[in-house]
Amino acid sequence: MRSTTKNPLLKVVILGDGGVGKSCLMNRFVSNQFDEHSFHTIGVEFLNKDLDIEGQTYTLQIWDTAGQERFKTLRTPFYRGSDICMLTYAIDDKMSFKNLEMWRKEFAYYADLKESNQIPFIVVGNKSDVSSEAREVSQLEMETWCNENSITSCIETSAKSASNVEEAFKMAVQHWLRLESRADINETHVNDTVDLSKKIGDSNRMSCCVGGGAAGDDDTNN
Ligand SMILES: Nc1nc2c(ncn2[C@@H]2O[C@H](COP(=O)(O)OP(=O)(O)OP(=O)(O)O)[C@@H](O)[C@H]2O)c(=O)[nH]1
Repeated sequence: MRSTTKNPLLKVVILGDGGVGKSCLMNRFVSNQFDEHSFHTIGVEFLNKDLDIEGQTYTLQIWDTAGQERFKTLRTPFYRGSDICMLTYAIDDKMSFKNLEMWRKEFAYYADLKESNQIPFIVVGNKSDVSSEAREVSQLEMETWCNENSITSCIETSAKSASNVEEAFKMAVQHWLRLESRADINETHVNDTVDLSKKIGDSNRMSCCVGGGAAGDDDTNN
């Protein structure tokens, strides 16, 4: 995290296969617009957006990356220094869901993560507006994969209908805050030898949200 003159600045990277809707998610969140004919991203693009959480304003610097394999060398240099990673798939594209593992590994390698839980990973299943016939990944599959991979935040969104998009970014920042507070407590433990072996807060709780409901704020979707 860096600090602008006013607000804490968080670098958020959106990853996932080409065509899952990364650019549309960013544009929906930042400008509340949706482009039915969005072009493939080449390399990376970023936009800033302020987000208020519990009385504090955070400036999110959102990096939209190119999902196509041929742009790998253009996107990977931008992973370092990230505070949050959003792993995105489209619920009507099974292969994009299967590729989440590849995306996580690519990010961890190029961001040079020392531990897998060093920063929050958020799983985002986009295009939740598609018909049930078109759906190829169930909510249960998403939650199961997250459980198996120790990812505690997942959400289904639609950039098209604006469902859960702001909630996804809120969920990401809330997850980041939980990790930060845990890091602070651990630091206290190291410095002051305070016994904090008891369970800390809810940092390991699953926080999932699907469909059109609100997410994250009250953790009622666990
Ligand atoms: N139905 C539906 N279509 C969407 C949604 N989000 C994006 N799309 C469509 O999916 C296509 C790809 O969207 P993009 O945002 O360009 O996808 P991307 O992941 O950024 O793709 P790359 O730049 O190639 O990595 C476009 O035709 C969008 O209109 C959504 O929530 N629902």
